[in-house]
Amino acid sequence: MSAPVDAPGPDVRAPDTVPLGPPPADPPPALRIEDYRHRARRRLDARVWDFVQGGAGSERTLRANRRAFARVTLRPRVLVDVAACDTGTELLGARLATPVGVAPTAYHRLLHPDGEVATALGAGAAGALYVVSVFASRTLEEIAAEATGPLWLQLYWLRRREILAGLVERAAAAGYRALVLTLDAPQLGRRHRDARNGFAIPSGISAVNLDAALMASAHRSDAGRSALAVHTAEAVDPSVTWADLAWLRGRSELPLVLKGVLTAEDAVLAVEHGADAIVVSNHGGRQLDGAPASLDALAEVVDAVGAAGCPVLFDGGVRSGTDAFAALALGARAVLLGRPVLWGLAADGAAGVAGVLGLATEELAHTMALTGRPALPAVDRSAVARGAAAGTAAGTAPGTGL
Ligand SMILES: Cc1cc2nc3c(=O)[nH]c(=O)nc-3n(C[C@H](O)[C@H](O)[C@H](O)COP(=O)(O)O)c2cc1C
Ligand SMILES: O=C(O)C(=O)c1ccccc1
Repeated sequence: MSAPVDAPGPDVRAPDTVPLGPPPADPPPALRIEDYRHRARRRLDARVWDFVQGGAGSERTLRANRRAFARVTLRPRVLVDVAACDTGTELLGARLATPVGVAPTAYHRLLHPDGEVATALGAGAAGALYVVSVFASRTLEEIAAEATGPLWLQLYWLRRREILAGLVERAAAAGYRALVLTLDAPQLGRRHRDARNGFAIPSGISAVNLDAALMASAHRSDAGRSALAVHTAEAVDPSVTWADLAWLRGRSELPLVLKGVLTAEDAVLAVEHGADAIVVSNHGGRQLDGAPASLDALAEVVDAVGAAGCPVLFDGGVRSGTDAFAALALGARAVLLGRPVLWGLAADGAAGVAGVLGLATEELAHTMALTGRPALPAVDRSAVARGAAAGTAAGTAPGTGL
């Protein structure tokens, strides 16, 4: 069919006057994980925002986590068949569509009324692993009943061992597939934002899997003091040592994952004490200020335990699929997202969580294609180089965000 003679020809107007079609839907689709951060910030109370975003002390380790990614450049290979890039992987017997999972974070009802149930639905939709915090604000059973993907349960070593033992039993009964013991928080980090805000957990929200009596201190707001620091000091036993791990191992058949390892020495001890996997993590810069960036500790840990066949997971500062790719190339078998999942949850509930995990996975698959590494085993150290900070490639400017 020929065009009518008076039909407009090719549009030669200046580019900024070319009609762009209908305006984007409101809100426009998120193009990057950062978009969820902006949306979350607009929706959240400033004290909750500070709780989520904050780090310990001068927040130097928090900043270091992001800066370490800026020093990584990617080494693309060409003329590789990348028609199909497979982000699938297997971890402790579970098949995962993506190596990007959900890090354990406390009190999701601070961010969305459905709390951890929404997180589980979002993770399941993305085919991702979800590590549920022992400080979850929905019960382990409620979360498991709605989940469509694999769940692991994160534990702190509670002073009340009978409560810890009960949680371990409940986790197995509800279908959780591994226990993750967090080792880097014998005390809570000194989080100045929370202290300044007198941050406390609002009365309608609680860590429902713990003894109710433990919540009294978490709800008590005092100027100049973080209620969470008081609450964790009451709940968590700071005297545990490697020798105690046998007690936990003896209570459960579930694989045991140790989270918060940053040195080769501790990684070797972890394997000697029967760890089934390790998470290299500095707790998102919320614990020891001055600890290395997680990414800078990763190769050391992988070198120490990789030969023993112990899978190493990673968290801290991952904000894109490119970051995930860098950590995988340095030897991580999976990466976990902490704050970004909370941004997604606050912005749009389960859909936001699925959106964040989906974006990271899409970007990862894209990076695999453009680096000529169509499957995860090919994402190895030859895929990265590390040197001086590569401009602002890792994103947010210091001090403005994460
Ligand atoms: C708000 C918040 C709560 C957290 N709660 C826990 C927790 O209950 N247990 C735990 O092991 N780690 C907890 N973490 C640490 C995360 O599991 C993870 O190590 C960290 O967030 C990863 O860094 P990222 O936020 O830069 O991705 C928490 C982190 C945040 C931001
Ligand atoms: O682990 C954390 O970082 C954290 O913020 C937290 C919150 C509540 C209870 C325990 C830890």
